Amino acid sequence: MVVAVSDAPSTFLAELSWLAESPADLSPYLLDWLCDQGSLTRRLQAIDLDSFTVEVVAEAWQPLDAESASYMATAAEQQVWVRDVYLHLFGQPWVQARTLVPASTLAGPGQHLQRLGDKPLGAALFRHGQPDRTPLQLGRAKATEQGEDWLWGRRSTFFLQQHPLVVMEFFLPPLLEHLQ
Ligand SMILES: C=C(O[C@@H]1C=C(C(=O)O)C=C[C@H]1O)C(=O)O
Repeated sequence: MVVAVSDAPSTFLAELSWLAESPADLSPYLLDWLCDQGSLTRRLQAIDLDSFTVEVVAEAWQPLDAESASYMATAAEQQVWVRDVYLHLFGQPWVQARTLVPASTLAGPGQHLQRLGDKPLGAALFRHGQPDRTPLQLGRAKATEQGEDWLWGRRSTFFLQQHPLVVMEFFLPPLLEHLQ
C-alpha cells in the first residue's frame, strides 16, 4: 500500500512513492538488500573494492518538498542540502541515491558532509560502527522523468548526534542482475 507520494519535481529519481509495508511478492534476495541496515557502500565494496566509485551528479541547496518534510517531521519551508549520486561497480551504476541534509545538521556534526566530493557518505556515517537510523521504508521510483521502468528502493533517517539526514537508495538493473 502506497502511503506517501513525493511532490518534489525532479529529473533524478522521479515519481517517488513510499510504501506502508514490504510487498509480499518481492524476491528474498532483493528483500535482503532492501532491508539491510548495514552500509550499502561496504556491501558493494565487498563485491569489488577496486571498481567501486561514487559519481556525484548534483549537490545543491533545494527547498524541502512537503512529503520529505512530513517524513522528517520538520517544517517544509526550509532549504536542505541535496546530494544526488550514483554508486558504480564494474563501471556500471548499481545504486542511485539522494541524500537530504538540513542546514542545522550541516551547521553541527555534519559539517564535513558538504565536502565529501566523490568519497562515499556511507564511510562517514558508519565510521564508528552502526549509526542511529530509523527503520527502512521501501519505495518505488523511476530513474528519470523519462524513465519507463520502476526501481525498488528504500529510505531511512540517520542521526548524527540527534541531527537528522535522510538517505534514499534505489537499486539499478546491474545490482538486480547480480542477485540472480
Ligand atoms: C548511506 C550510505 O552511503 C552511500 C553513499 C552515498 C553517497 O556517497 O552519497 C549515498 C547513499 C549510500 O548508499 C551507505 O553506505 O549505507
